[in-house]
Amino acid sequence: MRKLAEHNIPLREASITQVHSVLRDGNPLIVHTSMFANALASLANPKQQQQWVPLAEKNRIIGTYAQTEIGHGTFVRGLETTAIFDPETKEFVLHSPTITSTKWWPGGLGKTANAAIVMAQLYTQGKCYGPHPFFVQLRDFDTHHSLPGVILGEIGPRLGINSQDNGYLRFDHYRIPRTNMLMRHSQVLEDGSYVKPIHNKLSYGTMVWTRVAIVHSCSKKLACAVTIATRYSAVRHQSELVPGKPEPQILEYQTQQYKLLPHIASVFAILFSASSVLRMQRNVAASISKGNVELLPELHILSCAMKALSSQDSTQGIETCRLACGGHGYIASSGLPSLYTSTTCTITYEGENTVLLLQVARYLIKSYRAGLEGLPVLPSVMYLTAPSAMHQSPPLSNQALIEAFRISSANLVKETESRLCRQFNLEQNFHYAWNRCSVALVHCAELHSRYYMCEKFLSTVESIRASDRVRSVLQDLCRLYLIHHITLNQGHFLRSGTLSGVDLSTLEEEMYELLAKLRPQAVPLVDAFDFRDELLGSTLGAWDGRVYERLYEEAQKSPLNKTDVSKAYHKYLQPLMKSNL
Ligand SMILES: CCCCCCCC/C=C\CCCCCCCCCCCCC/C=C/C(=O)SCCNC(=O)CCNC(=O)[C@H](O)C(C)(C)COP(=O)(O)OP(=O)(O)OC[C@H]1O[C@@H](n2cnc3c(N)ncnc32)[C@H](O)[C@@H]1OP(=O)(O)O
Ligand SMILES: Cc1cc2nc3c(=O)[nH]c(=O)nc-3n(C[C@H](O)[C@H](O)[C@H](O)COP(=O)(O)OP(=O)(O)OC[C@H]3O[C@@H](n4cnc5c(N)ncnc54)[C@H](O)[C@@H]3O)c2cc1C
Repeated sequence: MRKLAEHNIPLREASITQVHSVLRDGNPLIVHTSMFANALASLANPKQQQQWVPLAEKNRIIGTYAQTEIGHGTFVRGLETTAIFDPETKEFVLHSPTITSTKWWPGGLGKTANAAIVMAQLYTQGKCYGPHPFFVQLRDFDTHHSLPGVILGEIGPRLGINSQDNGYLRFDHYRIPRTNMLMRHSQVLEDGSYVKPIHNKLSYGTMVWTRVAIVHSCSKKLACAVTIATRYSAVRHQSELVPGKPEPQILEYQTQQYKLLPHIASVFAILFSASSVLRMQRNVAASISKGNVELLPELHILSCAMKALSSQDSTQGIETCRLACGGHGYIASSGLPSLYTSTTCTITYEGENTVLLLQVARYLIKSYRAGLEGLPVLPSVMYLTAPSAMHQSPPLSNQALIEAFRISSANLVKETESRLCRQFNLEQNFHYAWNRCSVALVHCAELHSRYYMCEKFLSTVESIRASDRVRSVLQDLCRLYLIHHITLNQGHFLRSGTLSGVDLSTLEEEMYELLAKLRPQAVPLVDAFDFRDELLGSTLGAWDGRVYERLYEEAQKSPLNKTDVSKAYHKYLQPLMKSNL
C-alpha cells in the first residue's frame, strides 16, 4: 500500500499492478482492490462515490464483494439474501432467512474487511426486483468488531490461497440507510418506488470487469510458470540423448520442447486476446455512460469466452510446467505448486467455466438462428451464416488455418443447432432439449472461443511494431499455436472437411520442425517476460540458474532442520522402536 501511494496509483488500478504477485498464497486485500473498488466505480452514483471512494482509497474502509451463498453461486437470480425496503424509516432490512442464504467465499470477508458490496434480492412496495448491490458496513470502523445483526467468520483451509481469508456472512434483520443501495443504474426513491436500469444486467458489471482482469492475470501466471520450467530445462541435464555422450540439457528433448513451447505461445495468445477484450470493455464503459448498452451483450459473451479459455489453458499449462520439472516441480520452493493452486480457482470463481461457456453457446445458437432469418447479428458471429471463404487463401497458410477454424466452428454450431431442433421435437420442451445437447453446446463455445484467440494472436502479430527478427520469432510462435490447437481438435476439422488427413500429417510435421527452430529462442522469450526473481519466487526459475544451490539453501530453512533429533523422536518414534510392536 505504501508503494502504491508512493507511485500515486489509485486503488482501482492496484489490482492490475504486480503488487499482488508478491504474496504468492493469496492476498486478503485482492477483492478490496479489485472487485470492491470496481463496484464503487461502476455501480455507485457520483454522490456515493464521493462518500466512500476516498475512505476506501485511504483503507479506512476495506471492502469485499459478497454475492455467492452457500446454496447458490452460479445461479445469481436464485440468491436468497433479502433487502426489504421499509418506507417508515427509509431503510433496507438485510436478512439471511435460511442456512443456504449464508454468504460464503468472499475474499477478505473472514477477518480483513469492514465493509462489503452485498448482492441481495431487492423488495420494495411488496415486489421483488431481483439481485441488486448494496454498500454494507460489517465492522466498527475503529474497533473492527463485527456490528450487531452481522454474523461473520472465516470458512477454513482451502486447496490454495490460504493467506486470503475467505469468509461467511449472515444478516439478522440488519438495517442500512436507503442511500446505501448502489444507485448508479437503478434506484429506490424515498417513497419506495423503483426506477429501472437501462439494461437489467448492468448490476452484473463488476463480474464482467473481473472476468476481463482474470484473463490478464492468467497470462501472467502462465508466464511465470513457463519462465520457471524453461530456465530449469536449460539448467537440468539428464539421461543420454546419444548413448555415451554427455547428459544434455533436458530442453534438447523434443518431448520437453513440446511440453513448454506451446505454453509459451499460449501466454501471448491469452495476452493479446485480453488486450482486445479490454479495449472493447473501455468502449462499452464509455457508451454506457452515454446511455448506450448496445454492445453490452457482446462484451458479456466475449469476457465469458476468454475467461473460460484462459483459466483452463493457464491451469493446464502450469500443471504441464510442474510435470516438466520432474520431482523438483513438486517442491513448494519451485513456486509451481502455489502457481497452480492460485490459478485453478479461476476456473471456478467469477462464473464456473462450463456455465460461462453455456452462455457463449446460447449466444451462438441465437445468432445463428437470427443470421438464417436475415436478422442483424454482431460482427464477431456473422461468420456463422456467412458463406465459406476457404478457397481464397493459399493452402495451409496462416489465413487458411484461421478460415478452417472459422468454418469448423460454424459447422459445429450448425450441426448442434440441428440436434437441438431434433431433441426439441422429441421433448417438446426447449430447456430439456438444451440440457440434452449441452455437452455439444460447450464444444461449440470452446471452438468459437479458440477461433477468436487464434485470430487475435495472428492479427496482433501481423500488425505489431517490432524488429524483423522479433517479429519472425513471434510469427513462428503464432504458427506453432495454430497448428498445436488444430492437432488437438483435429476431429472438428476432419468433420467439417476443412482439412484432410494428409493436411493434418503435413501440419504435424511442420510442428515438429517449429519446435526445433524455436528451441534456441525459448530462454530469451521467457527472459523477455522480465520477472524479477522476487516476484517469481522460485528456486528453479531464478535468473542466475543456481538451481541446486538454491534448493539446498531452501532445505536448510525447513523447521525440521533446526535440531538434529526432532521432538517427535523422543515422544513417538523412540517408544515405537522400543515397543516390539
Ligand atoms: C480490467 C483489466 C485490467 C487490465 C490491466 C492490464 C495490466 C495487467 C497487469 C497485471 C495483471 C494482473 C491482474 C490482476 C487481476 C486481479 C484479478 C481479480 C481477482 C479477484 C478475485 C476474485 C474472487 C472471486 C470473486 C467471485 O467469484 S464473485 C462471484 C461471481 N459469480 C459469478 O460469476 C456468478 C456466475 N453467474 C452469472 O453471472 C449469471 O448467473 C449467469 C450465468 C450469467 C446467468 O445469469 P441470469 O441472470 O440467470 O441470466 P440468463 O437468464 O442466463 O440470461 C439472460 C440474458 O442476460 C444476458 N446476460 C447475463 N449476464 C450478463 C451480463 N453480465 N451482461 C450482459 N448480459 C448478460 C444473457 O446473455 C442472456 O441474454 P439473452 O437473453 O439475450 O440470451
Ligand atoms: C477461491 C474462490 C474465491 C471466491 N471468491 C468469491 C468472492 O470474493 N465473492 C463471491 O461472491 N464469491 C466468491 N467465490 C464463489 C464463486 O463465485 C463460486 O464458487 C462460483 O461462481 C461457482 O458457483 P458454485 O460454487 O455455486 O458452483 P455450482 O454452480 O454449484 O457448480 C457445481 C457444478 O454444477 C455445474 N452447474 C451449475 N449450474 C449449471 C448449469 N446451469 N448448467 C450446467 N452445469 C451447471 C457446474 O458446471 C459445476 O460443474 C469464490 C470461489 C472460490 C473457489
